[in-house]
Amino acid sequence: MAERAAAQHAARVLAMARGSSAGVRDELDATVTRSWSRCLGDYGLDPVMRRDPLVLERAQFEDHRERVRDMLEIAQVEMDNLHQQIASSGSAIILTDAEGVILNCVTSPGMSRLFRRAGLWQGAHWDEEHEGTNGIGTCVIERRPVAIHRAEHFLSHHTGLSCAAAPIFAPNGQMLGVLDASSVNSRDSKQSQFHALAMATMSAKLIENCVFLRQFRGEWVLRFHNRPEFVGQLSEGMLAFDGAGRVLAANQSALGQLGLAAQDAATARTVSELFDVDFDTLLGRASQHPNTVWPLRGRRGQQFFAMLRGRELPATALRHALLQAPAERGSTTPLERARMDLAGLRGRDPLMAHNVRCAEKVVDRNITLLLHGETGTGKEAFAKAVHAVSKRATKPFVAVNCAAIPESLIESELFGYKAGAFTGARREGMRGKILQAHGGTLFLDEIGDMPPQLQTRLLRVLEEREILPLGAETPIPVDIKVISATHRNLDELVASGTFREDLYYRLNGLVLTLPALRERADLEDVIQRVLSAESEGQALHIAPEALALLTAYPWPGNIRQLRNVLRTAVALCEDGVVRAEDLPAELRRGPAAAAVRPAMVFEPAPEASPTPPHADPRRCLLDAEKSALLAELERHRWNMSNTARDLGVSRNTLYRKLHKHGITPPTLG
Ligand SMILES: Nc1ncnc2c1ncn2[C@@H]1O[C@H](COP(=O)(O)OP(=O)(O)OP(=O)(O)O)[C@@H](O)[C@H]1O
Repeated sequence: MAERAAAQHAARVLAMARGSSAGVRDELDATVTRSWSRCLGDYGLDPVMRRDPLVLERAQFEDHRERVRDMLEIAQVEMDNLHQQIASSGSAIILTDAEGVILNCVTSPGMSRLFRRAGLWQGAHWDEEHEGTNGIGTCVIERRPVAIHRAEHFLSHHTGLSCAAAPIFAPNGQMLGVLDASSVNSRDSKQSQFHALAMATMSAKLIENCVFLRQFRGEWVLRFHNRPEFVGQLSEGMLAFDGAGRVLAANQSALGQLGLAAQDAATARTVSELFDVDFDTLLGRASQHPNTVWPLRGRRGQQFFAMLRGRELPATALRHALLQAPAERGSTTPLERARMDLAGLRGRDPLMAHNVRCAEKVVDRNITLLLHGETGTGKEAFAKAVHAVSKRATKPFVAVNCAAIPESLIESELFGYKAGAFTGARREGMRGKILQAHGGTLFLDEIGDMPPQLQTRLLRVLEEREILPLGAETPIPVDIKVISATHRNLDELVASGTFREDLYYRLNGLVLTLPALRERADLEDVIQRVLSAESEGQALHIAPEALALLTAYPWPGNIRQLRNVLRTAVALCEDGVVRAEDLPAELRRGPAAAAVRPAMVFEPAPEASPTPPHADPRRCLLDAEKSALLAELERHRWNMSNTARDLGVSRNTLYRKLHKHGITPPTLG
């Protein structure tokens, strides 16, 4: 069946190439026919050929990442956002460099294996020459957004893929990389890809603008547009100047608006050659009207509106939002760090209080900790806080995300290798993460994604307290505390044979579940805490209608998503007040769903308010009920009679509710 489809696909490709079937050519767009011709003529590919995916060795992969480190860091937040926006379509969000090497990949829980199997994973090379027509490789050649849908792929075995890819350019006009949204076995029409393409293009532009601002953070940057409301938005023009007012770089929009053909045309010009002001006047205006958009005329009489970003980097929220947009991991601000100790994480949520109490009890004991929780609930932050209060605090905390490292690289990443262990290995060998964590804490995130053969090796390290790097003959003793985390159900993985039972028992010394943000009894406190961390000491307030939207939203991305939303809101807000219009449309569309977060909801209200976006109303009600129950139980120190009395229900009803939510009284409380 599959062979027949592959043969039909090949016949179609060849018909197009021979020009014998005008029909085939007509139904494809020119981007695809050009690419197919390249595949046949330039690369000598055969549509039915099957080759192993080309995956870079660890050291090469690191080299590729290092070359575009800024873009990678900036893109992480945007990739998470984009993924949340189109996650329902089962897409992966992929970032490659300009050679088509996948450097980062964000997928939904449970989807990663599917994408790995399709070869869409970190370290894989998706240039046209190797993989034929595909979103990434074809975008690299075309240097513009492209959507390649199913049978438009050249190689038959890629015809289940659907890709929407947009290029990211450096300030000097060179291509930096490609942002791609891909799905596997999508049954949707090509039309549906246009939505993904539009989103990927916008995100790529945003990343591009952030890269520009970061690269020229020590210079003046004029941000302008012919409509005032577009200054600070995706389509704004950006010009970087040195201290003498000479243009250092211009983005595509600036070139277009100023009518300059190429990047070269803008460089080495001065402010006064482009606008009807000299540089000093421009600086004067900027200092008189800081953070304000003022009118400006181009040399050819065009009307613009502009804002100047200063050279010295003030610790403004905008800088934080646009310039720093850092990779989440290890990027806490000083203010945040101060609040990220265990006491700070506890907040006023009963489940978190329980978690912190339990964690404190095992902190310096030889007990492994397993953290459950949805993505972004703060598992890594919790693990860091546990490390920080432990006797190991002065030793390293090393985090490894097992889902983010290609399967082929996890082994060397974790266990390290001896010099010359394999082709492509670094000459001096590599100390793996386990050895780097010696004396300290090893945080294994997404442990459920650890490949089976490595589970065995990890188990041996934990049991024998020694490690054998690849290519080494003598084991090295190692002393680590292991904290692992997952959002997957490890019981199910064990039952299905995907996860080793003995390793599971080794890791789950103490199991804690971090509550989803929407379940937290102290949601408002968390919002205020994240706001103050994001506003870096500025006194900001949240208007009541904005607070209502923030508390009603179901936060699928939890605290990480909240941080991103508030970071942008802080950058956009005026007069020190975050208002509803500073929040993303997705939140604003949501009604003030007060009915889903009452102090106490015991039966689903039939006439509940309209649903927040993406929320299953029944789930929200159940979550609210669970969180309220936990709050009351904690308040009454788990005394059932007192809790039932205060809630006005019988003890039997209370027990029924506990059973329904799987709540069991703490054994370590
Ligand atoms: N209690 C808190 N207060 C403020 N910010 C927090 C808190 N907990 C976590 N964060 C922030 O939320 C973001 C997500 O946290 P973290 O990376 O620890 O989540 P995670 O559960 O490990 O996510 P993932 O499962 O995706 O790896 C980080 O930016 C972190 O700094």
